[in-house]
Amino acid sequence: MSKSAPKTTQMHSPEPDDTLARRGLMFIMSSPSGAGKTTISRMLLEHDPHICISVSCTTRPPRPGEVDGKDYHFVSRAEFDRMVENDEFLEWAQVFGHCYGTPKAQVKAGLKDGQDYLFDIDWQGTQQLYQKLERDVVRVFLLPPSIEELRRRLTGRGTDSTEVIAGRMARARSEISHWDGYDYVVVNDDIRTCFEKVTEILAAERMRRARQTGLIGFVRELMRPEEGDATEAP
Ligand SMILES: Nc1ncnc2c1ncn2[C@@H]1O[C@H](COP(=O)(O)OP(=O)(O)OP(=O)(O)O)[C@@H](O)[C@H]1O
Ligand SMILES: Nc1nc2c(ncn2[C@@H]2O[C@H](COP(=O)(O)O)[C@@H](O)[C@H]2O)c(=O)[nH]1
Repeated sequence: MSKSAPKTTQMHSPEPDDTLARRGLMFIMSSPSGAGKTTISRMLLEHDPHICISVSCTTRPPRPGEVDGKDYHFVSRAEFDRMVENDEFLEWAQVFGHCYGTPKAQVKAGLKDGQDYLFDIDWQGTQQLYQKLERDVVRVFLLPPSIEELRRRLTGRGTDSTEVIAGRMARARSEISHWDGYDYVVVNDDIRTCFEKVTEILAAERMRRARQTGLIGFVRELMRPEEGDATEAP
């Protein structure tokens, strides 16, 4: 991702408990454009070696500094349509006049091996992933502290034309109206506080009983009677 993130050297890393086998999760972050999901995503990836980003395909042109294959796979409309036809996306949607989609390859196999994936996608994609893979999905929505601050962030980012910013601001309220389709909602006011809240959500979700696939064997072993133990009365 090319957008700059504030320095975060003092922050703790959200370490998962590696002692037991665990199914991976799909950690989705959505927000109105400019609220800060790319920034928070970047911080998570920097601090947590156990999560990797799902790189989307898009027909939107690259912004200055964006790298093909890292920020997005930049594809033509014809190539995108071909991928849709070949059922190569887990989800896809039109956002701000361009197509965006999550490639299927990699994600499903990785989840079984305990790999966590981060998704920076909009509410339409979130709904599609939730319908397909409900038990693996964790949905987080970021809100800006105010509409004025949202405008300041979009302008301050310096990556989009005045027209593009106006279009994204015009869509902001309708994007925000989907806040109640998410499991967690975090206001991104102070970046450090927001990052800490997001890492706490990730840590808690990793500990869900259903995701800890190694628990059954572990608990069975804990409960195995030792030689000479009295049998417990029913
Ligand atoms: N808490 C914050 N305080 C101040 N500035 C912030 C904060 N969070 C993000 N920013 C800045 O706001 C701008 C927009 O952030 P970012 O690009 O992460 O938003 P986004 O939600 O990913 O937008 P898009 O959907 O358009 O990709 C960036 O310049 C970023 O550095
Ligand atoms: N449904 C999907 N939405 C996506 C995907 N990749 C990104 N996005 C969302 O698009 C907007 C605009 O992104 P930008 O990089 O052009 O600012 C933003 O809300 C992203 O979250 C995707 O694969 N599927």
